[in-house]
Amino acid sequence: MAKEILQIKNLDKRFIVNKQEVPILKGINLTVEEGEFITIVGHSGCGKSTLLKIIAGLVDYEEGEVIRNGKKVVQPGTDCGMVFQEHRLLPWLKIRDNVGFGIKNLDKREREKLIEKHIELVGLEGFEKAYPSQLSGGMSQRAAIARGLVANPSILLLDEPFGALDALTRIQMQKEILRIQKEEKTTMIMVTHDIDEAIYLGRRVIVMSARPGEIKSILTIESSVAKNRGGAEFSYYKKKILDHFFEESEEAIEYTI
Ligand SMILES: Nc1ncnc2c1ncn2[C@@H]1O[C@H](COP(=O)(O)OP(=O)(O)OP(=O)(O)O)[C@@H](O)[C@H]1O
Repeated sequence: MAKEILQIKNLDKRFIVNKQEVPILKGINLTVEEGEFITIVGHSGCGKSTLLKIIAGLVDYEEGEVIRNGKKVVQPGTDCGMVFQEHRLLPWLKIRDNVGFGIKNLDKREREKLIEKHIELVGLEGFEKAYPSQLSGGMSQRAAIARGLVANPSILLLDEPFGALDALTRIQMQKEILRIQKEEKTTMIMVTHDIDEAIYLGRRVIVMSARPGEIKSILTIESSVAKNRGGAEFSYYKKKILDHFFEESEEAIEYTI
């Protein structure tokens, strides 16, 4: 059995808004094995980003336990990288310096080797000296992925990383992230609003309920099913996820796939 890289046990998260406690996440239990690709879908505001931030150690939590690489998460660490919907590259730094931003403490030669390796990994060779404003949206996200992976984290968290890209670039980036994951063997956990993307990438898809976010269902997707976006089995999982979403609506919603 593969190593358990992440364990979330009975996690509850509340935020204080206008002096009132608002429950955001409730009773989250999840175990992730090394090398898995997990996708998370759910209604807007159900706490998906908050869950990723808790895993990253960027946000604390009230109850339960989050264990990453055998240690209770209390702060961010180099074993966990993160990529956001906006690339968050520093506009005054060249791409190579943006990619290497998190490994400044390394010896210069080692740092340069890692930067070069990761620029190559995401297919940005030739753009090392470009500034973020000179890159397209897809290229900027490639740079953000390289930055997220440069310290060789065992987990990469991706918060809607392709949400701002056009449909074609998005599909291309989905293929790329699968290739990168295969090459690097990094455990990846991605939040997405795109159900096709969730099924295509995630070998397990976590479906969350509306706020307070609870895990409603976990679907295991065979890679043969995921590859065939036009296939009947792909549509079956898509319908299953949509049914989970809409069973919470008061009004019946009709849809076709
Ligand atoms: N720092 C904060 N203080 C107070 N409330 C917050 C804070 N961060 C998030 N929230 C609230 O927590 C809830 C969940 O936010 P979160 O961003 O995790 O949702 P989400 O599922 O990722 O949403 P979306 O899909 O729209 O991006 C929202 O109601 C949001 O307003």
